[in-house]
Amino acid sequence: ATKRAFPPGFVWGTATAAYQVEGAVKADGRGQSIWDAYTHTPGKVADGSNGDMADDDYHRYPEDIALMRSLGAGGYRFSVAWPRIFPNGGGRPNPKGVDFYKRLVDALHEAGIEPYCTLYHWDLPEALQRKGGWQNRDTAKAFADYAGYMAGQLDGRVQHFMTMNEISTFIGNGYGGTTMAPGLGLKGQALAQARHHALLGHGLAVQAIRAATGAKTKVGSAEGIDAPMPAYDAPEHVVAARKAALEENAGYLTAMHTGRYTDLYLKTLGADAPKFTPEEMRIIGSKTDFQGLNVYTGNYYIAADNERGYEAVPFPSSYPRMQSSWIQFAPDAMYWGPKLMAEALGISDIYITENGTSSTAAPDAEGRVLDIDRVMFLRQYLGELQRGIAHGAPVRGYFLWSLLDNFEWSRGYSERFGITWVDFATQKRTPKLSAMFYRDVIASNAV
Ligand SMILES: O=C(O)[C@H](O)[C@@H](O)[C@H](O)[C@H](O)CO
Repeated sequence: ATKRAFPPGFVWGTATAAYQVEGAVKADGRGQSIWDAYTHTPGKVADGSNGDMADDDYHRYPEDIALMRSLGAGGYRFSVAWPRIFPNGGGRPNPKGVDFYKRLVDALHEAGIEPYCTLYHWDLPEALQRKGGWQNRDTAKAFADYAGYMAGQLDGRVQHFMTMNEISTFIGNGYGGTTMAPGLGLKGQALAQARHHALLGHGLAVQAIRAATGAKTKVGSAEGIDAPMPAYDAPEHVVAARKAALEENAGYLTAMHTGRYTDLYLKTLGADAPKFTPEEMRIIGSKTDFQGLNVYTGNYYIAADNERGYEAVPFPSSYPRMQSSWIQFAPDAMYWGPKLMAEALGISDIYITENGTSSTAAPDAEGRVLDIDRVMFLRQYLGELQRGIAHGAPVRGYFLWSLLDNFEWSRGYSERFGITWVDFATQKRTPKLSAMFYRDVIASNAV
């Protein structure tokens, strides 16, 4: 079949995060993070595991860069562990921690791979959590100080910085729930205020990164979305899905790209609304150069005669899902997600900063991992992404989650998202069938 081409210069990459792959949690002066504390609390992680060793990428990054090179990848999204740079969240920086990331990005450049750096992927220094973490407005300032310092240290080596990864997830599940660190299960105004402080941290960090780096630096964030999709392509349902794009993300992307909370968001929260000032909203709305979107699935919407003008269509239990039950199989998400978010929020540059799936495929008698469910998933989602871009979605690149099987948060090692099988006993890496598929996509810049 004829392949569908992506634009020239489209960035193909893979993504990881520090706590999920680095290991070496006590090496070279690293401080404790909330995830170290959380995973060492019995009963928090499905298989009782933690990220103490993970993929030992802290030592094996040269080997992992060789894997990226064999894919022909042009980009790599990684995160910096705040507790490696400021073990207690602030004060005197830890030079050994800074040096690790300088070595990593220099090795990437040597391999012809462009580094894309996330400054916060959930591993808050535990010392700051003891002072309230994101419930404490001071944490927003501490984050900006760390982000500005680290961006300055990597200036000239890294051109794309993302302030934070998925505020919606670390606030929603970590502060509003108990399935992620710190697992507080907050409700009402306390939760809304913590969310507001995280947004403020993002905005202050955008300004701090700009102040610490050169004019060529691009600043954004990587946010998770349940992509808004019309149940089917009828004008009234497309309008409904576009409204959902705005309102369903009112506590996150919409505020970050408009500098205000929507009336409906504040009305829905009522007395539980966050306390905020016009100045804080201006900071939250600080202009960024690109928006990273983490897209795995979405929600279908139909037009409705209610205040919102839309209603979500619930997924019947028979709706197809991947191994991780939260991933409803919805390739449409890659067509409608970037398109409607760009239209609703006036975003002109998007990167898919995460997309992929878990799979139970394991080595067969010959040691091969024939993860055909992941290959099918990627082919369908990339096909819809290509169609969306052909119809005008401003997407500049794609980062597959993940290069390696790794520590999947409270699922531990029970859900593998890698295109590379990792034997966690020996740390041996084995490219899966999906790695061969992805290598061909990259080589032909088409799917
Ligand atoms: O999007 C997220 O939740 C995180 O950014 C990743 O760290 C996850 O590991 C991945 O998405 C698979 O769940």
